Amino acid sequence: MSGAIFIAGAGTEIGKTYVTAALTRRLLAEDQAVRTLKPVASGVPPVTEADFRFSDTAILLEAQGLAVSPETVAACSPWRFRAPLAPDLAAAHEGRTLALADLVAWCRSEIAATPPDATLLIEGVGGLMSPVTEEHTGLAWLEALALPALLVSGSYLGAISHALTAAETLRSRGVPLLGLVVCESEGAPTPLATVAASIRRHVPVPVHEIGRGGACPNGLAQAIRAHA
Ligand SMILES: Nc1ncnc2c1ncn2[C@@H]1O[C@H](COP(=O)(O)OP(=O)(O)OP(=O)(O)O)[C@@H](O)[C@H]1O
Ligand SMILES: C[C@H](N)[C@H](N)CCCCCC(=O)O
Ligand SMILES: [Mg+2]
Repeated sequence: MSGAIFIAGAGTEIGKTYVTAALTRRLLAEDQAVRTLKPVASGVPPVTEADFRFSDTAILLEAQGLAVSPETVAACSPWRFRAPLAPDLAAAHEGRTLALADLVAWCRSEIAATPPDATLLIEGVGGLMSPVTEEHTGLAWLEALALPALLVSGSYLGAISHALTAAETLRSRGVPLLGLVVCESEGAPTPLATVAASIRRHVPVPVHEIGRGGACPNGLAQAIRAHA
């Protein structure tokens, strides 16, 4: 079995990349082979622009200790769009389209090329059911890959329902859920531990926590290594 895991979000801009980068750094520090992909990325300027360094792709390449180059960028994020919108809309802004079959085929090829003892982390785009193409959401992409998911949520007011709704969606569609990661949201009115404890009461899987500026928690690293 490949150690490939899909990093899904209960929403957008809630910490998927932050968690994925922290997890990547931790696994590398423990000499666990890991490769991290962000196949579809929107809100991404051209590699030549200074702001590229703030993109998911740049952050994930840095976490892997990889330099930013046209080659490493293309290998991490082959579908990049400038508009900070859902990929179908961002693509349309550039007169482009994205086909789910192409995305799935590329991901399957990367999964197949991953050594059996290595971990492959694939970050989705936006929230779990954010549109990826005009016809399909990220859930269809995840189902087509038949990978287990790690679900990232925030801790903002409303995050509990968003997390439980995404978890229930994954359960109802038979997508294995390795765990949740509650990533502390800036200015959240409720302590991270309180939000995580509340979510924990409603899901049958581990719920990990990462505070603001926090590193990957031990339990999360252990859970991911166990899947490799
Ligand atoms: N625990 C945290 N500590 C500090 N900053 C954080 C934390 N979690 C998220 N952030 C910051 O919040 C912003 C959004 O996080 P991030 O980019 O990881 O979200 P995302 O879910 O990957 O978004 P997208 O849907 O665009 O991929 C980033 O600037 C990130 O650095
Ligand atoms: C720009 C943002 N950070 C993401 N890259 C794309 C988020 C798309 C969200 C679509 C939606 O679910 O409303
Ligand atoms: Mg991201």
